[in-house]
Amino acid sequence: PRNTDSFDYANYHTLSEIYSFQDMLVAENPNLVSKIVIGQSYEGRPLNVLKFSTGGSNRPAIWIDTGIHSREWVTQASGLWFAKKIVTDYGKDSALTAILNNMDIFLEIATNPDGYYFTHTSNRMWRKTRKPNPGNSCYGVDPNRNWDAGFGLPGASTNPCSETYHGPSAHSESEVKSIVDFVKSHGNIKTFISIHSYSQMLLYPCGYTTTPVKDQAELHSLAEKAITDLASLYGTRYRYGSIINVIYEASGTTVDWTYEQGIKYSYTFELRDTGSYGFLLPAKQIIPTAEETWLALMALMDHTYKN
Ligand SMILES: O=C(NO)N[C@@H](Cc1ccccc1)C(=O)O
Ligand SMILES: [Zn+2]
Repeated sequence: PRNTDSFDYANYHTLSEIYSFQDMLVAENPNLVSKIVIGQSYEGRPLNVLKFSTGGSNRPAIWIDTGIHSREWVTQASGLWFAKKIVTDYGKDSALTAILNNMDIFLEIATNPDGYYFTHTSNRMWRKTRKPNPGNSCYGVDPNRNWDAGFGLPGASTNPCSETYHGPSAHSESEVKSIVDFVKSHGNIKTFISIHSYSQMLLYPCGYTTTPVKDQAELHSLAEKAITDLASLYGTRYRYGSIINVIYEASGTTVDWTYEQGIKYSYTFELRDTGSYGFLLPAKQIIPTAEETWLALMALMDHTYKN
């Protein structure tokens, strides 16, 4: 595609197409979008983050990541659509314009590029990173079990061959450590949203304990508002609540770590569907999924901006 207007948002794309989209979007919107490389993957690919900013310095910020689990293709596809939506709506939609006049948005679309490349070339169902495990024939660590929050507790596996292997130590994966370092160096992130598929859920901490977080009441009511807005478009129904209550026990997860860093509005989405297609969601559902999810994201971002 010659530009981000002719880009085909209704189809799944290769890693190189995602990278070229990012560069096109920056080139087309130099006063709004820039690209930050926060590190590199195990296999040496750049970890690209799109920064949407209208000025200031180190403004309060919102982080969104997609594709940390490489097989969850509708999430990276939605991330591409979100990126275009932001540049399209700025200056037109009053809520988004107010948010961007006061806050920055960071969007990491290919958060596990090695895994994503592998799903295109070798194994469509690959989930983890692609780092070899010494002394073991099985590759990869689950990047949603590698964070230093309840690391190694029940809800992750010690077996390198497991899909939920937590890795040799917290933050052992460069794809995770790069985000950790970015969050710590930025120091002003107010909202952290990590997007997965599938199950149709909006989840908040914690995953490794049933003890409610101190902000549980606010996170719960905001989640309810977000999924209500989401359902208003196509009637898609989401469940919501804490990770351990709604889905299952999981330790070392992204949003447990971000919440414990003091980022109050820490959420994980599980996008469409509920199992009919699962990770193999048909491409024609990409845009409807992205559109409805955007309504929930706007609810979360608007609340952040106003609080
Ligand atoms: O991978 C998937 N689907 O995305 N399931 C998630 C469920 C989840 C999400 C967020 C926090 C903890 C657990 C997983 O990592 O097991
Ligand atoms: Zn996932």
